[in-house]
Amino acid sequence: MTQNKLDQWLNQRAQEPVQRQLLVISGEPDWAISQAQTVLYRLKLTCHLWVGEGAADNIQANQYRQYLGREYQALIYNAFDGLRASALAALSGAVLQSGLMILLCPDLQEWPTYQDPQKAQRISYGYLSQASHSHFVAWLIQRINNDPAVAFYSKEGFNGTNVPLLPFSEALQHSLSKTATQQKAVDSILNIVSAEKPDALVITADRGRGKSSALGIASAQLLEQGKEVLLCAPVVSAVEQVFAMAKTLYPRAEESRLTLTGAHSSMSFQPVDRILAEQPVADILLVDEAAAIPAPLLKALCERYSKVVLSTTIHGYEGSGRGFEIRFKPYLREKHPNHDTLHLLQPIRWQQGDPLEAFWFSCLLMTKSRYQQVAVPNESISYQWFRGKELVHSPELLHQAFELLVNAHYQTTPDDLVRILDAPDQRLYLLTSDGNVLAAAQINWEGNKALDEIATEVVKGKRRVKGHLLPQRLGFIFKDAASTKQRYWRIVRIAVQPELQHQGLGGKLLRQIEADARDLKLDFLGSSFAASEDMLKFWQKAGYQLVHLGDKKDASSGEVSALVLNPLSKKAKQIQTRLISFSDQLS
Ligand SMILES: CC(=O)SCCNC(=O)CCNC(=O)[C@H](O)C(C)(C)COP(=O)(O)OP(=O)(O)OC[C@H]1O[C@@H](n2cnc3c(N)ncnc32)[C@H](O)[C@@H]1OP(=O)(O)O
Repeated sequence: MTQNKLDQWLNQRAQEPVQRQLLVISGEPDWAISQAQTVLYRLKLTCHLWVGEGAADNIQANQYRQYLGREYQALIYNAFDGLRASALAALSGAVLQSGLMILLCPDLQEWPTYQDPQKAQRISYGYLSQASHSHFVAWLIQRINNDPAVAFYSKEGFNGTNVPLLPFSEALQHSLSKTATQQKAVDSILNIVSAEKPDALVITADRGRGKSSALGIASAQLLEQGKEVLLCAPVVSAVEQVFAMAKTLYPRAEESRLTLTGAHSSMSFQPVDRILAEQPVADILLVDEAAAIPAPLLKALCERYSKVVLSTTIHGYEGSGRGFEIRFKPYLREKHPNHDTLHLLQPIRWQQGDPLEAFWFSCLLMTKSRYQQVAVPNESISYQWFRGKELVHSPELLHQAFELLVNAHYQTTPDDLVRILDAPDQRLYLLTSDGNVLAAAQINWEGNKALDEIATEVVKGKRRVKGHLLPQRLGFIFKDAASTKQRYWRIVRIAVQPELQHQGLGGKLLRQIEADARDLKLDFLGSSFAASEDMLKFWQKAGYQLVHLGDKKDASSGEVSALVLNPLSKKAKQIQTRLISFSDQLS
């Protein structure tokens, strides 16, 4: 019977290609691998990428960045080798229209406690306990069970899909064809260069909307016209696709590392700090992933270049990226009142409402939450903290909190969602009002017995244990083994809804956290972050003292890292005084 249903489903898919879909194959590893091979064979999906064990030319999940921008009829992800959320999200975008993503996993009952090799490694670091139950896996299973478009296959049965999938239209087959808005983006970029006046364009888009390709297509045409294109982004990997597209369309260009040179033109990548220091001449500056660059640096870039395109990825279908809007838009309105804004909505390689994209966007909380902007009277605010197991049962709060962290801290990735849900030493603190998350802070417990035993080696830089940043950095910087042996809470991230900032909510949340930390008799509260003047003021006002400033500027933030501490015990106060006097001697 099961076999019949699977056969039927395979025959249907083989006869009439439909939208992209997730197929979950759950059971013993060898059985799941062999079933996936049968599906590939029956559907003639020869162009596929296999992640984890199961094929001769397989890749490992942590290599996923190398495969971005490539296209496959099928992606097979073997979760028996471990789950990497960022790889799942990114690689699902490599599946072509009408293709399949196949997820191989243990029996659903056993999956949350299944010890894959990555989990075993984290247990050996002391970072996870033996009996670790993955709340992220529990969350993923909930989604698999509740999404009618997911096909599920185990020895007990096969369930195709409970929703009709749209046949895939021929018109969408050309991955290099442009959508109307993408064409508009290309035209607008070219217009900016040919215009006489200074001009700016803001492009926002979700993943898979062809934003990077639009920048690449425009760059190729500008190279053809003999123009100088300057490209920057917070990280080099963000512009690989821009280069790849420009090179495809303008193959006559000579390529050396991060520079394409035409007959009388060039397109080159430079980090933000270098552009600001050297101010290379260019006809246009393209800033990709602009939301990840701090507003003061973006302003400095816009001051120096009169023709600028700021493009940024937003997570979710609409509406997010508000942090960027709120921080930067007022400046842009003043400086470039005629600037244009374009939002690329239509996916390039698949149809709007694609079931595979919808599944991962929803599972990894990359959609817009139901947060409603509220004017907050003080008395209606409540304060709660959660561990992973509670968050799985409070999906709306988790969604809002994660959305807030993603918007405020651009580098927040789907892997952070897994950390929030699974790391046993994390807490998520929230200020809420009427079911709306106003502020969130991610806390990590740091310093434990294992670290006490190796403190002298940590101080010498010979040992490091994952997950204990503060005690190890302090011990190493100040050659102070006692500081490595204390118990800390590190505030990994804190964020307040953009429209509610500067109303005391961030300070309020820190005070609540401090009260709990005192109850638990911890020694220190602390944090490490990019040291802008504003940010230091915020921490100092909350009672934290700057104990160390890094000496290397981060290329994207343009700031050095700061380490702040708030001593809670008598012993901690003495240690902090010692660290600060040592710091004074050094400076
Ligand atoms: C480890 C980390 O996560 S560091 C990164 C922190 N997070 C972010 O950068 C995300 C974006 N920013 C935010 O979410 C918020 O602005 C936070 C979390 C930094 C601060 O929360 P807020 O609620 O805005 O701060 P709050 O109103 O409690 O400010 C308290 C004091 O800090 C200082 N302060 C806070 N923000 C600023 C600022 N941008 N400039 C100068 N001073 C500031 C002020 O002294 C303020 O007191 P005042 O209002 O009496 O002048």
